[in-house]
Amino acid sequence: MMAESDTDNPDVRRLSDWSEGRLESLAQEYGTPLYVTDLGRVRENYRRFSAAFPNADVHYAAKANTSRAVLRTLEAEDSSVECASAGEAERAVAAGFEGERVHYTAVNPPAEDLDRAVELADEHPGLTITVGAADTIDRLAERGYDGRLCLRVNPGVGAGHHEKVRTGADAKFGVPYKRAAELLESAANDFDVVGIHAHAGSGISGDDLSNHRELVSRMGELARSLDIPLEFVDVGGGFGVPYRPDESPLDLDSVAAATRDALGNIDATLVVEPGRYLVADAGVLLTRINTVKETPEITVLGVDAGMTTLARPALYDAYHHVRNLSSDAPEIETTIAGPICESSDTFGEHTVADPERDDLLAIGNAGAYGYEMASQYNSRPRPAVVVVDGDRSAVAHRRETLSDVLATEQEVNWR
Ligand SMILES: Cc1ncc(COP(=O)(O)O)c(C=O)c1O
Ligand SMILES: N[C@@H](CCCC[NH3+])C(=O)O
Repeated sequence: MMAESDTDNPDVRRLSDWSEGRLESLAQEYGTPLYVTDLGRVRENYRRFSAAFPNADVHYAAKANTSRAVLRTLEAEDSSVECASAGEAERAVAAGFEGERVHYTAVNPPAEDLDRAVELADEHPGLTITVGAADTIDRLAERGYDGRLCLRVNPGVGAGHHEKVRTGADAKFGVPYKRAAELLESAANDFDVVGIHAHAGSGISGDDLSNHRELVSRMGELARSLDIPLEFVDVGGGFGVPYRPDESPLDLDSVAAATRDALGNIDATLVVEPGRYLVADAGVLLTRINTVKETPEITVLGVDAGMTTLARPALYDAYHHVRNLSSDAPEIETTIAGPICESSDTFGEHTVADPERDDLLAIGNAGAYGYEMASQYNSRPRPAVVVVDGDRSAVAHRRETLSDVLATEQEVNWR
């Protein structure tokens, strides 16, 4: 392990905390581009997080990373799981989560998705369905569902690292705060109403906590105003992690204390839904340089990963730290670009140690919303994912081939 300034801070794992030799040999063995997920780090993150929220239930937001190995790791830690689709809920039960620990929270669920969620609730007693619209309540009743129901509320305050991930004040998500009490009380006639839910957005930093506090306080107020007893009040996830080397990790204890203070006294269990916090720094993306091009403006590094491998920089201008594992020579200014025919296919500008063709680069904090958001655009097969735990390593997702890309294509025989 290499040293870095705050390498002894357990709240953060920097790119330089990964063993270079280990990453080199994984790239040799499995090829690139390659996602590496350290299950031991997922475990550490979960333990630290749940210790900071001792009386709360932690529901892992599976959308951040649905690899079965990750889900199994968190299941074994006693986490519950928040699932954005029936597919995620299927993955959760396949990984061993019992119904009581599965929360289905799909937004505007398509008919087949809702059908499957209702079946899953039947097959796995205790599963909770969260709805964010009166229509979804009606659609559940039409399907004969009368089980555990949670209402997603639009708290009117959002937070997060980019406008595209601030859900809390976006009308798409949840029922308007002012309509929530009335809807809950009428739903209680036909369903087992167990909770209320809200989520501010994703990637909330220490400077951005006031909206999270406001959301929590509104949810506390709503819970106290209801005549129906609630099992839980879910205040969502969104806990950010440092992506830049000079950023500090969240002070979880003060976030937890602020959350409890803002919630006030309620006769229900607090639920928190971290996704990114548990998995982001447990993952790196390995990619090889195939082109080093000097231009009058800057040195361009062409690599074998692109926006189809890791979409966050193209989608949100997100920064991911990059390190050349093949060189310790002095650093130069570069721009790193993938193989996709789009100007947005870039990982941005980075200082990289004397880059040469075939050097191996590691891209940090790739464990959350990395492989999950990969695509096959430009007919590029998705990369492989390898999980490590101590000395062990195994393929969690094999590398796709062109046959996988073509697998759904049908001949259209029009003349
Ligand atoms: C309902 C819900 N809960 C939890 C999360 C987890 O967010 P994060 O990965 O930022 O913790 C999300 C995603 O933003 C979400 O939509
Ligand atoms: N995909 C986003 C997070 C959105 C979370 C889902 N509501 C990101 O990579 O930052």
